[in-house]
Amino acid sequence: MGNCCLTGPTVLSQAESPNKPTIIEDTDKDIRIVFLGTGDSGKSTFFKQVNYLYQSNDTKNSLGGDSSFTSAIYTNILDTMQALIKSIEDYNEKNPDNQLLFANPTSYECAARLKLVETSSRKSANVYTDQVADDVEELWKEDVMKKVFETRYEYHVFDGAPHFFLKNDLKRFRQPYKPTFEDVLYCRRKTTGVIEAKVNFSDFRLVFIDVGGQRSERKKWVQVFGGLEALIFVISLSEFDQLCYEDDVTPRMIESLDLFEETINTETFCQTPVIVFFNKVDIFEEKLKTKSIKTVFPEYEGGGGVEESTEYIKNKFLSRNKHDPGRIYTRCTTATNSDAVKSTIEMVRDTVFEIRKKNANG
Ligand SMILES: Nc1nc2c(ncn2[C@@H]2O[C@H](COP(=O)(O)OP(=O)(O)OP(=O)(O)O)[C@@H](O)[C@H]2O)c(=O)[nH]1
Ligand SMILES: [Mg+2]
Repeated sequence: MGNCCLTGPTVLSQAESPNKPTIIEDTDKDIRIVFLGTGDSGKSTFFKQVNYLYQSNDTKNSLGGDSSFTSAIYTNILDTMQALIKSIEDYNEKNPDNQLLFANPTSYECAARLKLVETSSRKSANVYTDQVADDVEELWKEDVMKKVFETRYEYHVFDGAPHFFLKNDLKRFRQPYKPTFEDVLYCRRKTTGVIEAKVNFSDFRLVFIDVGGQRSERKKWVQVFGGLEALIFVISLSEFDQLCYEDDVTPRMIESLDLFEETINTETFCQTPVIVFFNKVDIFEEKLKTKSIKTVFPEYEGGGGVEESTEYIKNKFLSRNKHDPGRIYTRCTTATNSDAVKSTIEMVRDTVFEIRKKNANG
C-alpha cells in the first residue's frame, strides 16, 4: 500500500508534461488549487513540501531555518510534555490505589516546573532555557512518560511527536538550534490565514492555496473560493480513533465526512474536480495493528487489513458525492514522505493540466 493509487481519468504522461519552471506573469495562465479539509489532516504539510520541492534555495533555507518554526517546535515539545504530565495526574486521581509513579524523586520537581512554562507565546524559543531543556530530558527518561506517550491519541498530542521524542535525541533541540526541513515537516502549527505558493511551469502556473481547517478557520474559506480549477480535499485516515480537538466529543472522521459532503456538493463546487488525499497512511498502518475502523464505523464487518479498511473509508467518503463521480480523483498519501509527495504533486499537475486541455477543446 502507500502512495500508489491515484484513480480517475488518465493523466498526461511525463514526456508530454510541461515541467521546466520559468517565470510567468500572465495570471490567465494560473491554475488555482486549494487544500481543504479538517484541522490536522495534513494540508500545510503538503504545502511545505510544495514550497520545498519547487521553490528557490532561499525558500528551502528559510523553511529549514525559520526561527518561527523554532518557536513552534518548542511549543510542540512543551505542549506534549504538559499533556503527558496531565494525563498521568488524571489517571492517578481516578486510580488512587494504583498510581503511576516516577522512578526518580527529582522527576516530580521537573514536572512541577514544566507545568508552569507558558507555551502559547510566539516567542517559545526564549522559554526553552537550559533549565527547561534539563527538565524535559530528565522527565523523558521516566518509563511512565513513555508508556503514557503510547496513548497520546486520546489527548490530542500532535502527530509529529514521535519524530521529536522517539526518532531524535532531545538534546538536539537545545539552543542554539536550527530546525532541519524534516523537523519543519513534523512540526505542528495550526494555520490561521490564507497562504499561497506559486509554481511556474513552461506555459502555466500552479497556485496552491493553504487555509486553516479548524472550525473557527473555515469561515475564511469563502475568500479563496473564486476561480478555483480544482480542490484538494485532505482526509486523515489515521483519525478514525480520535475525537475533534475543538469539542473533544465529535469523532474526527465523522466531522471530516460531513465537511467533505458539505463542501463538494455546494453549488459553487458541484462541477469542480476534487482530488482527495487519504493521508497519514503511515500512522494508519501502525494503528491498524492494534485497532479497527469499527471504532468509528461499528457496522464495519470486514477484516483489519490496511487495503480493506482503506477501501471501506474511501467508499464512505465517495458515497457522499451527489454529482458526477468522474470528477473525483483519489490518492493515498503520507505527506511527510518527500519522495512520495513529489510524485503526488506531479500527478496533480498532470491531472489539472489535462482537465484544462479537455475543457479548452470543449
Ligand atoms: N506521520 C505523519 N504525520 C503527518 C502526516 N501528515 C501530516 N502529519 C503531521 O500532522 C500534523 C498536522 O499537520 P498539518 O499539515 O499542520 O495539518 P493541517 O491540515 O494543515 O491543520 P490546520 O492548519 O489546523 O488545518 C503535523 O505535525 C504533521 O507533521 C503524515 O502523512 N504522516
Ligand atoms: Mg495548516
